[in-house]
Amino acid sequence: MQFRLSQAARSEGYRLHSHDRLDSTNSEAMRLAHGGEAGPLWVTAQRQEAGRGRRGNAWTSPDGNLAASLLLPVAGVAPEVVATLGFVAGCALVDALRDACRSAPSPRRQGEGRDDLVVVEALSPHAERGDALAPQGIAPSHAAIHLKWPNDVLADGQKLAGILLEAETLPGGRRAVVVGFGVNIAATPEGLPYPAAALSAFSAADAPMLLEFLSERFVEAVRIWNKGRGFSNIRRRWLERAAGVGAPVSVRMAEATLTGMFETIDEGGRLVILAPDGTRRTVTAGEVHFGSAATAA
Ligand SMILES: O=C(O)CCCC[C@@H]1SC[C@@H]2NC(=O)N[C@@H]21
Repeated sequence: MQFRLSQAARSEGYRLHSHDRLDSTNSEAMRLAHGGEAGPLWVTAQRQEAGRGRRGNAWTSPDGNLAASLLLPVAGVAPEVVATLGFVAGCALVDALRDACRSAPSPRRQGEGRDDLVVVEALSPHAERGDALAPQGIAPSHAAIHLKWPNDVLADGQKLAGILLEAETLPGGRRAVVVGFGVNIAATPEGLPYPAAALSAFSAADAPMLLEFLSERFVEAVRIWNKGRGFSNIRRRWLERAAGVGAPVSVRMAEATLTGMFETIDEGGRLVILAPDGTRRTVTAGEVHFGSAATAA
């Protein structure tokens, strides 16, 4: 598989290391940082043998799926601001996945679409480039791709992709930040405890094509973020792409489960829940379930 970065990424100085196999692209990017690499550098692996997910879970990438990590320079950015890069990554990934659905629609899905539904993006008052959201009453002709707090990506409500943000302080005091992207493209791993989707059901795009879109969309999103100074714009974009805003959620935290209405995310990226008694609660870490009988992804 021949990976390449978008022209926009290359001209911003992003580089790419492609591997046939690695333990974990996040681990490799962090090893390079320890060896003095500053980034921005993408690391991909066709086969990842010890991929890691959030909350200490393993992440399995069957052949043909995307495993890619980005080592970013973050000198002068406070750790709590660096943490908001997860929302930058989420916006970029959703936009790249929507690009893939739009520019390489799946032959299966194309046949299913009704002619009057194909122009959904042009009709939608909410539409911007790559937006798969349809106006009320009109079904999209391809998957509805949305974010789930903090930074999972869902296709038609099933987990399509995950993001793992890791930061370390290196000897000498420099901070290294790695953003890892795992996308089910060719297949979903077996035996997952949640419903999962693969991009191949919605798009003919392969992993190299998706990386090219992602590297371009990341450059765009990180420019808006502007070392955290533009987080309010990222927050707005994230909310436009999010699933379940204004709807019932329950959030499983370490000690308790909180239920209420998913109101928004705040200026730190925390989940804001309106509880049934009218009080607002903010959540920094937890597992979100939509509705009353939803399954967590
Ligand atoms: O749990 C999640 O949802 C996050 C999954 C992140 C997986 C990706 S695959 C590429 C990168 N390397 C890793 O070891 N993990 C991330």
